[in-house]
Amino acid sequence: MPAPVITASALTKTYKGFAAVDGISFEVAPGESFGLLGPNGAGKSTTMRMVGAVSTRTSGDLAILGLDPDQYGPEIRSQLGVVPQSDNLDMELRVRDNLIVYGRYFGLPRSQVAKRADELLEFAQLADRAKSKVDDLSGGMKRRLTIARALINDPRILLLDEPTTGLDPQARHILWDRLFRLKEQGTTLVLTTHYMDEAEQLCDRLVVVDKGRIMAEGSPAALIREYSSREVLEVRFGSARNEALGEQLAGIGDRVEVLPDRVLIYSSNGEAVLERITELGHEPITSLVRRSSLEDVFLRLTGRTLVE
Ligand SMILES: Nc1ncnc2c1ncn2[C@@H]1O[C@H](COP(=O)(O)OP(=O)(O)OP(=O)(O)O)[C@@H](O)[C@H]1O
Repeated sequence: MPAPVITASALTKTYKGFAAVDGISFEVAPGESFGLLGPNGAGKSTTMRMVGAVSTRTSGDLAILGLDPDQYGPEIRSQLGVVPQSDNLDMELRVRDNLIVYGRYFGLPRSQVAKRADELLEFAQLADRAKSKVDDLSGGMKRRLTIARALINDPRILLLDEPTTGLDPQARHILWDRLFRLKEQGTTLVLTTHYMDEAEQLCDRLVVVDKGRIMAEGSPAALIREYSSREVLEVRFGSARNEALGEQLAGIGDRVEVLPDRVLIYSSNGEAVLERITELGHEPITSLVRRSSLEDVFLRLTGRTLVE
């Protein structure tokens, strides 16, 4: 087994006595795509800032590329690429110049930076926008430029905090495709997200975090197997009836979850459960059978949905 590139052990960060990150432990292997999945306020960004060696921990142990960030911050930061939650591109500069200036900041020689900037513009599908003003780019393009910029120093680990928040579906898919490519090239990715589809698509392994703690860990498929049934039937009986009917249906399937707007029934066969409900004389307004997802894992572990 190659040595992990990140090791966190009982990692904690408190703000005036409030534990934003509350004793979490995890390891990331080289080349792995590792995720922190959790709702807003779970402590994901706080964890990322500690891993990025820009925020100190309150207690616990942390090693990035074998180094303690408390002692080796600059050495660690020079080997990381960081994509923060909101783009912090230089609006005054044109697209290509954003990469050039950043590369120079890392101390790369001028000719090398120019070559690398052009490669990265190709990679980010922004070559034809090299001379555009950053302000004129769409949200998805800005994100891709931020990722390109984070790659200028050829980092050993790329940290991405909520990489597709605020983007439309098409822009998200373009961005995921770029991240897949990085994954295929062996870049270690560490990302936070509150989107279960993003975690399922991109992460080899992830931790589910809530209120500063790790609730579960595994590959998306293994987590779904462990914490959910194969299928979910989603039915809506109307907001006034969901709760009462949810209670009546409690014994049906493997498990029933009542949400304000719908009832979820977990089983190995959603269609069969739907037939049974109809036989019992309950006609839902809408019904949908789908495979279990990480959203269901989160609901099972916390009693809440990921995006509220
Ligand atoms: N500098 C700070 N001072 C006080 N409290 C903070 C500070 N930074 C974060 N917190 C609190 O710590 C908790 C975790 O915040 P964090 O930003 O890490 O969550 P998150 O999972 O990344 O969510 P989001 O996606 O909304 O950023 C929140 O309750 C937040 O209010």
